[in-house]
Amino acid sequence: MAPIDTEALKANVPIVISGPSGAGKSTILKRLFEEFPDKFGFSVSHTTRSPRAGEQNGREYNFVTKEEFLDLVEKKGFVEHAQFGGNHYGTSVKAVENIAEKGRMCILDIEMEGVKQVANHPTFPRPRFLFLSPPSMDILEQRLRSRATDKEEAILKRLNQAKAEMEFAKSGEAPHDKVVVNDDLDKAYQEVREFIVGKDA
Ligand SMILES: Nc1ncnc2c1ncn2[C@@H]1O[C@H](COP(=O)(O)OP(=O)(O)OP(=O)(O)O)[C@@H](O)[C@H]1O
Repeated sequence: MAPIDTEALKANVPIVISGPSGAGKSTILKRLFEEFPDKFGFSVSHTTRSPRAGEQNGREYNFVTKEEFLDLVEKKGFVEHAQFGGNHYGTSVKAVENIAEKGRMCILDIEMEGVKQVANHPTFPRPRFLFLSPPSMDILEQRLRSRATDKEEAILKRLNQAKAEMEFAKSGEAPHDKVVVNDDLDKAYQEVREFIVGKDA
């Protein structure tokens, strides 16, 4: 592994945003990117799945073989990685560095297991952690249902996972620097904005 470019990462500290599915992460991030079109960057992930029609290596994903992927895991080359549906996915140290080296702030939208991995990485400099919470589990369920993007089974799965995310966020183990409750969207947006680009950021 090449040494980590800590200078670039210190100048542009990445933000890890997490929270249950349906908490409003995409809604709030979309608004932030619209307000600050040149400030942020999304890292390109690695995957072992095959490219779909129209997907380009290095653009949607870095497409790699399982051997290449596991080799990079071994070398601690991922800030976080996971397996879904038989394929491996991960965010490489290099991909996050690339954003910081362009003078942009990298936003990592990841789930609980990934958050733990980033926080426990042996050499990657600590990013800033933001947790977006729904006002309650009932409201989360309502929002997931009214989003109407999922079948019943997927909604129940998301709700189960949400419970685990919420418990983790409340546990002393969680690395979050800030918790924002997304009750009123405008208010939650202002709090997130302040944490990410505000004067104390
Ligand atoms: N403060 C709010 N009040 C009411 N509805 C909201 C609020 N914030 C978000 N929503 C709605 O809740 C739904 C879930 O929001 P969104 O898709 O942004 O969640 P997410 O955290 O990005 O979920 P995922 O992780 O599944 O992508 C959307 O339909 C969105 O319009």
